[in-house]
Amino acid sequence: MGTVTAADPHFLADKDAKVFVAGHRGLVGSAILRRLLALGFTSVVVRTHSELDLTRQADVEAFFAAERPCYVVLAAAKVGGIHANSTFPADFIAANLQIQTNVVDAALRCGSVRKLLFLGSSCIYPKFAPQPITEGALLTGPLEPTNEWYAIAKIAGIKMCQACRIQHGLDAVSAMPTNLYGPHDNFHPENSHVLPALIRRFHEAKACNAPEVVVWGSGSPLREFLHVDDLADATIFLMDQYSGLEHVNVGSGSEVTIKELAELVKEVVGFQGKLVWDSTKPDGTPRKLMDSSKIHEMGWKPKVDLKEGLVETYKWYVDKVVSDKK
Ligand SMILES: NC(=O)C1=CN([C@@H]2O[C@H](COP(=O)(O)OP(=O)(O)OC[C@H]3O[C@@H](n4cnc5c(N)ncnc54)[C@H](OP(=O)(O)O)[C@@H]3O)[C@@H](O)[C@H]2O)C=CC1
Ligand SMILES: C[C@H]1O[C@H](OP(=O)(O)OP(=O)(O)OC[C@H]2O[C@@H](n3cnc4c(=O)[nH]c(N)nc43)[C@H](O)[C@@H]2O)[C@@H](O)[C@@H](O)C1=O
Repeated sequence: MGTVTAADPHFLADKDAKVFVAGHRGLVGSAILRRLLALGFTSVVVRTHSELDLTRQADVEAFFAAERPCYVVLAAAKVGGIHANSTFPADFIAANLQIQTNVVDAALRCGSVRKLLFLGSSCIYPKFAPQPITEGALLTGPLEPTNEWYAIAKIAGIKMCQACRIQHGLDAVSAMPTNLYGPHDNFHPENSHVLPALIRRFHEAKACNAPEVVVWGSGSPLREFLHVDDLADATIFLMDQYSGLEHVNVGSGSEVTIKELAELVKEVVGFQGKLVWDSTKPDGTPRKLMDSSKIHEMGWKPKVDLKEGLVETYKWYVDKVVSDKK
């Protein structure tokens, strides 16, 4: 794949430049914002969803024309777990196509953007892609039905970045993270991803001495989890070091079954009862371990171990979510 070398200073040498982090209150955006501030970036621009609805093209164009950011990290999206994705397919495809098209297009037109990074997801790959999944597996087979609408939007986002690079020379890159977790995750009982859902369910069961906790599916699917602070590091690393056409996988390299994950969350939370499996709920993709050798060869490696990350995330949930509700 072709490479465009940015003529501008590298991102990390440009800490006074204006950086727009879209989605700064979410799991990913908040981790990226924390990291940028810790690194000494002095001009990070943010807007909440209610201040700037990124599905509204005219508002996005006006924002870019007024702010004229130099760098853009696109971490705003409509996101959810297997239940939300399969229940609200129209919302997932429409909102994500609108947000990413509006942001990339406005970044292109405003003329101030030196680099943009788009965040996709490992669900862009075919359901039965050979494992571990390389970047080259994109568009080689049918998608997983529970999240194909979201996946199609994310694939369009990658293609939009590539098209803007080819036609206009916009330095737009795409990162494809595996399943993420950490502080500021969504702990909704039905619409969240598995890890925050289980933290909440085990915590609530422990609090009321419930005899059992229900976990969805068969427990056999394998998932690769990455702590969001590692993803934030990888995102900043790619902003600084990567200017290629092809998207880049970002994973931890290790996977667990959902049964192993549930046992681990049970142990971390300290729940004493038993697990019951609800086989009426979908399993989704049987396995999606990404091959992250491309970013590893560039020099980035994950640091946070799953158990360590889970202990810290559970503490955050108790301190910030449970305590705030009291
Ligand atoms: N979580 C995961 O496991 C994974 C996530 N990703 C990708 O990472 C990115 C971020 O995901 P994550 O942080 O988990 O998601 P979250 O749901 O935690 O955060 C999404 C953010 O997007 C903002 N947002 C949503 N819709 C709009 C809108 N119409 N206008 C403006 N802002 C909006 C929200 O703003 P507000 O808070 O103000 O409502 C929120 O800050 C996504 O692209 C996702 O696909 C990829 C792989 C795995
Ligand atoms: C990151 C990725 O995340 C989504 O895909 P997913 O990996 O299938 O996401 P998930 O976290 O919701 O489920 C993982 C596994 O876990 C099982 N599972 C058990 N018990 C609960 C449970 O209580 N909640 C949830 N959500 N899942 C559960 C569940 O049945 C499944 O087998 C995409 O839609 C899309 O958003 C995307 O890109």
